[in-house]
Amino acid sequence: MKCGGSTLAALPDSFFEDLRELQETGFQPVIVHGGGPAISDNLAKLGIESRFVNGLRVTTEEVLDVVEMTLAGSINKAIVRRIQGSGGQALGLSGEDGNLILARPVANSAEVGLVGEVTGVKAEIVTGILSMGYIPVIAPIGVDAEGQRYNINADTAAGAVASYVNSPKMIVVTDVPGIMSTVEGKKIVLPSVTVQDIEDLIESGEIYGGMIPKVRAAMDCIQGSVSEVVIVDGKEPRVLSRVLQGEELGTRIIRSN
Ligand SMILES: Nc1ncnc2c1ncn2[C@@H]1O[C@H](COP(=O)(O)OP(=O)(O)O)[C@@H](O)[C@H]1O
Ligand SMILES: CC(=O)N[C@@H](CCC(=O)OP(=O)(O)O)C(=O)O
Repeated sequence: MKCGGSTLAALPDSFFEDLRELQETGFQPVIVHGGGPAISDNLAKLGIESRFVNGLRVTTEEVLDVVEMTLAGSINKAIVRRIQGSGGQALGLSGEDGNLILARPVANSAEVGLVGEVTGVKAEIVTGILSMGYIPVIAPIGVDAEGQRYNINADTAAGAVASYVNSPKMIVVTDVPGIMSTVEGKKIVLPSVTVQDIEDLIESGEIYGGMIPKVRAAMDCIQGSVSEVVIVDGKEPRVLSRVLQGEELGTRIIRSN
């Protein structure tokens, strides 16, 4: 699952209790988290302005230091503590540890700097942690063969991890109840959308900003082992188990056929 920075602080204790119960009943959850708002706060404290190009943070070495200390440091550990606080077992790491997330510069690196796209994920590290009974909690930082680190959008990193570990499902936990659209003058949450619907919704401007990397990551990963991606609000009670039980909640992104 992907836990968005927009919602991390607002996740209720029941979210982590639900996660523990899932782990106890044999599910093997894997978390990739964001933390964009906290990174921007920490940069602002240092007098560094945040700039984004198409949703990607313009990342210099100086910015990357703050990205790493925020994501792999405080946010990663806060999630681990909350899981442990509810009686679950978690082990936090960044994509740099054990070369877990291998990356290369994105195509528009001239504009955005040290932003990476995923070239590989060492799935055996994830499955190894799961087999020890821990929930892996992964910060979206990648590394290349030369040891250069990259800032990776957390939705993109989560989609890649889901594909490489052959996960059947990805749950995207965010601060809205799903993909919203205006239908017959009313704003509603779309119960399910296909890849073609998504292209149309981006084209019409109904999907914008932070929702774009989510749906793009979803479209990439549902080509492989992941058969559906569900976007949900983390504040919804027992959201994870309800989605896994097949309840119609949030927006399901499904293959076209
Ligand atoms: N069609 C849409 N439906 C719902 N939210 C949307 C839509 N288009 C854009 N958004 C925006 O996407 C945001 C979620 O993305 P983001 O803030 O990056 O969250 P996260 O930190 O969870 O990744 C919502 O708060 C909303 O402002
Ligand atoms: C390249 C890039 O933009 N990386 C993101 C990584 C964190 C993230 O994606 O966090 P959310 O999921 O909370 O948005 C950033 O620096 O903000």
